[in-house]
Amino acid sequence: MEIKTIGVVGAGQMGNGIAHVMALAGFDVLMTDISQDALDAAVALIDKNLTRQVSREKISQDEKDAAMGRIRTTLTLTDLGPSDLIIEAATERETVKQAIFEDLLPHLKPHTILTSNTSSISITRLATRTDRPEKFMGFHFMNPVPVMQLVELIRGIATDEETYDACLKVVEKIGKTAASAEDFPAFIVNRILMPMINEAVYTLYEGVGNVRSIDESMKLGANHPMGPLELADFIGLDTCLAIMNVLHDGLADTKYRPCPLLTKYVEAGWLGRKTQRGFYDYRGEVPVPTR
Ligand SMILES: CC(=O)CC(=O)SCCNC(=O)CCNC(=O)[C@H](O)C(C)(C)COP(=O)(O)OP(=O)(O)OC[C@H]1O[C@@H](n2cnc3c(N)ncnc32)[C@H](O)[C@@H]1OP(=O)(O)O
Ligand SMILES: NC(=O)C1=CN([C@@H]2O[C@H](COP(=O)(O)OP(=O)(O)OC[C@H]3O[C@@H](n4cnc5c(N)ncnc54)[C@H](OP(=O)(O)O)[C@@H]3O)[C@@H](O)[C@H]2O)C=CC1
Repeated sequence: MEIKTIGVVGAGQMGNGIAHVMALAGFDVLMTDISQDALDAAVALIDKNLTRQVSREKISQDEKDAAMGRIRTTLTLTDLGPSDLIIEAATERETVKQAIFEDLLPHLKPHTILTSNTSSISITRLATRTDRPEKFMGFHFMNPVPVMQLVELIRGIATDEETYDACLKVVEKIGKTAASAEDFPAFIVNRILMPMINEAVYTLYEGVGNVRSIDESMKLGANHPMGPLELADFIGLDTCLAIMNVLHDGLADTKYRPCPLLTKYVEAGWLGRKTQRGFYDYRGEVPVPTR
């Protein structure tokens, strides 16, 4: 079956990026969120990012206009029911994702493939809340979506080959590279990346370095494009903490315990760039370390 229409649930930083790359590749996209402000902000950001691609001559003005014309939004989740493929990219909380899939179920077409952009949560467990575990899988983009080349494709225990192949074709059509990962907590990228970020927060917590010295060390000493604390702010500290909790609970190993300082920042509502404050304060002209 050829996928033509894509539903995107959640218009946050991942949802807008997913809608952007899908529309640019020729898919019709319907994006939903619980907030009209989030939908409006997402469409404005997609417009801005596509305009930047036009100005850098990566795409033409016609391609931009066509992509914008293929994106529609709705506040009604169930409008996404008839889509060929649904990519859920709402907040990294299992109860939120379960409720979304349960609400969608009565409105789906028999052929609709359901996927989650979850960073860490069990695909097999999410699939059991649906009527189609064989048509359910993980479709995990990296942030920022328009720039990062990788998509992790994660099969749940029941995912069938037809579903995997259909998703692989979508990844190829958007010009990205798929990596197949087994369904264990946080899959491949975050199994490796998030403990490093958590260790950077411990390094800060224990006073081994400050925000600036830790980030500079990893940028200049290990050639990372962003320091680990800057990257944590970019991902969202709530998402980082949620992933560490999934690793800790799912693998039952104390080496994955989230740093108490990470918990404290999240409890303060200092979630990184999206709330203007995290390991850096973004409210001024340049980011200022908060420690
Ligand atoms: C948590 C999870 O589940 C999984 C994850 O996603 S883990 C996070 C994975 N992501 C990373 O590790 C990102 C690490 N950082 C980087 O690679 C780089 O800092 C970066 C690509 C984000 C920015 O690169 P940079 O060289 O500092 O900035 P800049 O030159 O301004 O941008 C490079 C390109 O990216 C684009 N870009 C940057 N940020 C962007 C954004 N948020 N959205 C869209 N495009 C963006 C720019 O327009 C530019 O495009 P062109 O090459 O077409 O001109
Ligand atoms: N941040 C990252 O670097 C990456 C994140 N991911 C994953 O992508 C998903 C989204 O993350 P991200 O975009 O960063 O998060 P954001 O917080 O930026 O966006 C999540 C969006 O989902 C909305 N939302 C919450 N509940 C619902 C619902 N029931 N129905 C529809 N929309 C809802 C939120 O609305 P509101 O704000 O009003 O609550 C918000 O607009 C998570 O699963 C995350 O783990 C995957 C790869 C990278």
